[in-house]
Amino acid sequence: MRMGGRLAAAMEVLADIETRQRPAAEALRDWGRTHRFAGGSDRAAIGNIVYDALRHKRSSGWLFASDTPRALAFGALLLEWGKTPETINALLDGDKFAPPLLSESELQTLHERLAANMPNEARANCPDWCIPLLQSSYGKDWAEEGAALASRPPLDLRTNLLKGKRDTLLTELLATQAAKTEIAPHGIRIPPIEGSGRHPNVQTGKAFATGRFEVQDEGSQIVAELTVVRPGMQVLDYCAGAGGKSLTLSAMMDNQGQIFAHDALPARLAPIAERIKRAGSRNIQIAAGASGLGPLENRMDLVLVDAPCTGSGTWRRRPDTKWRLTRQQLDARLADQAGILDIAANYVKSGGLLAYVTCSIFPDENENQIKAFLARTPDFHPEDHAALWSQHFPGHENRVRIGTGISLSPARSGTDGFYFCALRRN
Ligand SMILES: C[S@@+](CC[C@H](N)C(=O)[O-])C[C@H]1O[C@@H](n2cnc3c(N)ncnc32)[C@H](O)[C@@H]1O
Repeated sequence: MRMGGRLAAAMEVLADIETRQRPAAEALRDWGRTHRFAGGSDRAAIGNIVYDALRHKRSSGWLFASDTPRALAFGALLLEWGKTPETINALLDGDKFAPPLLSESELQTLHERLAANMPNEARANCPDWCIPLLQSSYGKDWAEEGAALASRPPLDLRTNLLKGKRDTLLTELLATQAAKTEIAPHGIRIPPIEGSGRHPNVQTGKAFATGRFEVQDEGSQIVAELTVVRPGMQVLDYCAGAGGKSLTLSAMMDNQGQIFAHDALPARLAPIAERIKRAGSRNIQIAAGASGLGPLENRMDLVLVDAPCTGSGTWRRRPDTKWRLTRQQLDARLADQAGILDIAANYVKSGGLLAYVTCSIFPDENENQIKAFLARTPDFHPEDHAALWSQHFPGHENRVRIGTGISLSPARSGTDGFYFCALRRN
């Protein structure tokens, strides 16, 4: 397929996402099923246009004074693919599968707007109702932070220290432009893709099959490091999901001590068994149901609450979710988080740590949630997060925001948006 056909396909997929309010990955998969002639590189290019269009939805809407699938797909090429209106028309000219070229009136609007300053609301690329939330998180930097959340993400890996060293892995990944992560001590970063490119499929190689790394955003690695877990500790991973954090903690503990992996939804834990085996982790056990947790009350050195949240910190990777997110969903997550904190706190021993993590950038899910918890649970107090950060990541003081907890963001730390707060039990 040439660019014209790919662009037309992306418009079709964007229309499907919009009209049926469905996830981008599902719409792309269905398009692939009904268009078998499209090869792997066509699908990758169409996917890139669709994801870029969703990332830059409001910027494109402003540039075209329209938010049709056509405007969004063309906008992706202008905003992420380094094209100009003229190079786009030249590229599509004579391609019988291409959508109609940019018209005179579209060109006029584009030229006026490309020469003007884009309003912050368009630059930040998020729904109107989220703007006050970004403003309260980031103050004057809110639009810049929103824009960074609309950029293409890198592919981050975490070296599994139970199986080998980062330097060895790096030499094997040389062809992928992999480099050490700037902050996380065991991370490897493969830069964001360009144009119609694809990230290497690292999970098909021997290094992955033998458990020498996991795919994990650098931010997720950093928050795990901040728990300061040590070999021999007793740990409850209360919202373990597929086990990403459990595996990280297991390597930090050098397989010594015990991690109890729990989740309210047993199905979410299902992938963990295979991941544990691959990683060579020997100190993780599943703690299913309330009865499995009973004996752990007041006994844990560390309880990690990697809480269910809106995922607003991961908008670079899942830009479709930001347009589907509603205030009601946020409120439901807030209630979940408060309930989970109250229950999980019971498993922390006196002098132990309750570590609260979200991949959200909204203050209500982060600092405000913690302040409310502390107000109703006086036997916990927050650690000194400035000291915690500078002890662990000296030289990176400006890469995070520190208050009651530590906040990471694409613009500041170059990671997904994360929040971390460590609370010590008296
Ligand atoms: C952010 S995800 C966890 C990700 C995981 N820790 C990782 O690193 O891969 C949040 C998890 O919380 C679980 N969850 C939701 N409500 C819960 C509850 N009331 N108690 C325990 N887990 C809950 C969800 O099923 C989901 O797996």
